[in-house]
Amino acid sequence: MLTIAISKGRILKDTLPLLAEAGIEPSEDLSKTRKLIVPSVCGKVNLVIIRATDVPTFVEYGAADVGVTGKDTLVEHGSDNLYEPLDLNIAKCRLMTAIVTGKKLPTGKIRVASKYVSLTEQYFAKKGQQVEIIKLYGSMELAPIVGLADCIVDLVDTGNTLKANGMEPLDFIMDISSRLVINKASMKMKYQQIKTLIKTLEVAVDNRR
Ligand SMILES: Nc1ncnc2c1ncn2[C@@H]1O[C@H](COP(=O)(O)OP(=O)(O)OP(=O)(O)O)[C@@H](O)[C@H]1O
Ligand SMILES: O=P(O)(O)OC[C@H]1O[C@H](OP(=O)(O)OP(=O)(O)O)[C@H](O)[C@@H]1O
Repeated sequence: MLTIAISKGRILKDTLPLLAEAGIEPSEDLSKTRKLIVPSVCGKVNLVIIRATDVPTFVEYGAADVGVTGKDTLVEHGSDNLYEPLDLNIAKCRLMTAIVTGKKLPTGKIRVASKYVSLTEQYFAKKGQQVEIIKLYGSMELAPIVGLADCIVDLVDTGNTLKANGMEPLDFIMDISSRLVINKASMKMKYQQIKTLIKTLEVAVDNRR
């Protein structure tokens, strides 16, 4: 039996068609069920549906053999203990700094709001910019508007959320997409099943390019 951990929300929606091409289909409608572990129709896989930020933890500790989550979450969490064999090319966006439209960053130490504390720290340290980081769990765009921060570090796709809140992107930090991650012990113990899954997903991803 293989256990696959997938983030709720947009990643789940984009991952299901890829898994279907590998013959893995949930036995229940994941948008309706309250179950957190759902077996696949083929009976060889269990799907565990969790928060994006919990996926690296589940896979690292072997609670799931395989996981799907965003590169943002992996870099923020630290992914040295995981294999990351495949870019699934889904849930694509950019990690950026953003500011109130037309405003400039003040000189000296700045306040930055983000849920990506570690990424934010690393990014500004490289630039030699002193920062005070305000950890938030969502709706980062609010922070500069209400004077909580000078700028934010957040994901940008269409830019509509920034625009709707009177903000604009400033600097690009990194491209983001969702990745397949594998527990290192599972890779050894369930080599054949995992290798087949990676190969099939590789083809499915290539066919969509
Ligand atoms: N606007 C977007 N466009 C494309 N991909 C995105 C976008 N926003 C987020 N993502 C990707 O999807 C992942 C999950 O985002 P989602 O908004 O579904 O969950 P979340 O609410 O941020 O996660 P959590 O529940 O852990 O707080 C992100 O980590 C990122 O990799
Ligand atoms: O550039 P856009 O296309 O507008 O997308 C960017 C938005 O998408 C994400 O939020 P999400 O919708 O996941 O909500 P969240 O704030 O709950 O994470 C991200 O945090 C931005 O707010």
